[in-house]
Amino acid sequence: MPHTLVLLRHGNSVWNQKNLFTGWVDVRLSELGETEANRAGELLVEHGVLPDVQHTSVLTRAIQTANIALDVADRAWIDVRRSWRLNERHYGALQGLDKAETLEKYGPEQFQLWRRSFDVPPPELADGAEWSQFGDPRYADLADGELPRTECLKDVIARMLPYWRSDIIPDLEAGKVVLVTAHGNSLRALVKHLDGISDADIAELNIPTGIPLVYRLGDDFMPLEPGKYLDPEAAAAGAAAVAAQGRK
Ligand SMILES: O=C(O)[C@@H](CO)OP(=O)(O)O
Repeated sequence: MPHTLVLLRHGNSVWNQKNLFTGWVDVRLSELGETEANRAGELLVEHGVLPDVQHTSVLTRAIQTANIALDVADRAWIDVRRSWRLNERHYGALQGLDKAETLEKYGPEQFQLWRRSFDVPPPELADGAEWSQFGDPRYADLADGELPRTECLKDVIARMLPYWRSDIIPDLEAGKVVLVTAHGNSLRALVKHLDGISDADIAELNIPTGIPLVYRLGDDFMPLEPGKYLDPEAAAAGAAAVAAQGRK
């Protein structure tokens, strides 16, 4: 029996709308994001993909998205587990900066390196800085050295994959339909693993907000076929819009 995994990037947030680098800053969904989350729930119902268990990051925009979508799908009652390991990539000193201004200031090459390269992190964010997560109670249990001050995609893979193995795979193994509600870059990390995308090619992958991406996985928990967005046209348009961010 194939295993069913549903990946969902949170809906548009108020900082997506303002075109600001967000990372670990805990912003909420915009009105558009709430509408997208509703639509995600409708798509799950239309396609008969009904999650039995959900995993989310500890960021409010992902939690809100999952709550709305699951409520629409009449699945608000399923078990939930949350982990910082599913959080968005920590964007370092770029958190809170305007993407268009950053592009203008540093040029397209540096901008793309920071946004999409595999292993070049932005400069670190100082612990006392306005958009730092240092001292945030939700990270109190992290071991010394685990709280990032910046991350590249490689770092995200290194902290996300242990959770995939220790917490998500066992739910799939138990025959559950698993919903993972997370973020543009933490989901890029998971898709890179599942689809075996190279370090170079992953730069071209963008995940749209609010559209469920469904994988059928084999007994090795790798895809039997390519993942399918439940609304492929909207997904293509959404991914193109993400790629174009920064350009006003
Ligand atoms: O700002 C961010 O945290 C992410 C996702 O919104 O942006 P980007 O797509 O530029 O990596």
